[in-house]
Amino acid sequence: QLSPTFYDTSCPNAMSTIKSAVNAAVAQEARMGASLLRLHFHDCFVHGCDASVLLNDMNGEQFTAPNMKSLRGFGVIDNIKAQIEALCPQTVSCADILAVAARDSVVALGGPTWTVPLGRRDSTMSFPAEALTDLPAPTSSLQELIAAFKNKNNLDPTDMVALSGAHTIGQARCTTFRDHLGESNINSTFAASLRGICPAAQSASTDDNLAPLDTTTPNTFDNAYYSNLLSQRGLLHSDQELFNNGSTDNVVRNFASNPAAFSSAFATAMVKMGNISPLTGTQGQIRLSCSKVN
Ligand code: HEM
Ligand SMILES: [Ca+2]
Ligand SMILES: [Ca+2]
Repeated sequence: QLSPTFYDTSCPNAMSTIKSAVNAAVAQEARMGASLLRLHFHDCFVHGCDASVLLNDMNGEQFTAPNMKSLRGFGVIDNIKAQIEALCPQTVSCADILAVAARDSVVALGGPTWTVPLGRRDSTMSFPAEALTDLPAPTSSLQELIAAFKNKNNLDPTDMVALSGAHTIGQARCTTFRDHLGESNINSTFAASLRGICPAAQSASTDDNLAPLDTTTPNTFDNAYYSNLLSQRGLLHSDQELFNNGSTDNVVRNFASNPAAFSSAFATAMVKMGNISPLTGTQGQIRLSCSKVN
């Protein structure tokens, strides 16, 4: 059972330490806010919110296809952990630092805030096989996206569409959206401009080229992602699946026209995602360094 006041007596300055460090990192590079938010998602969807994603084992999660050359922000988390260890030795888990840093990142980029339940503990293992099976892919169909989220703490289709709104910030590599540029449900002007940085032919020189997930406001946490979907400007195949004559079209329309509805649904769904199978009590450990087990 997680609680928002978990560190109030054991480490009263933990929350402010995380917030200052996240604000500094985002001020230096806005995209870091996106990267930190994604780290929490890729943690929670793989064996729960247990900081398993932070272990830099040679054959661990970080080296699986969805994460390799893709996840970033580990240095920021390591730095926060070092500061907090100096204040309160072996008290605050890496899993909780990730959850709070994700929230503070959203706030730093202009998005909603919410109260983060705390008391997660850290895994002693990485789970690479689950990263391959449990993280949704950019090639996923709507049905697959709905199933992948339902499988995690029963996140429902509205939660799934709200959480996908995280793609209002951050960047994606050409390899993740190249095939979508040739599909029929993408705005042709938008596709043509993306072909400039991501030509149809697979090539080592263009595979890692970046495009913003939200073509309108890439560094602001707003609801523009949904308006983009209405005009067929979703970057990933999986983004446009949310508005492609299917069962979630009306949720997208609602979030596009009602920013408060999106903010509230996103905050609710982030708390739900943060509750996926946490280790509590005496399970797991409080790591001394987030990148390795004690
Ligand atoms: C719905 C299923 C989802 C799929 C298929 C998906 C897929 C992807 C892909 C392929 C990328 C680009 C990775 C790269 O090119 O290296 C990406 C980036 C990103 N994703 Fe998702 N994602 C999903 C849901 C989410 C959720 C639930 C969140 C957070 C709540 C999230 C947050 C982000 C962020 C912030 C970025 C940009 C990261 C950066 O710029 O460093 N995504 N996602
Ligand atoms: Ca995990
Ligand atoms: Ca945006």
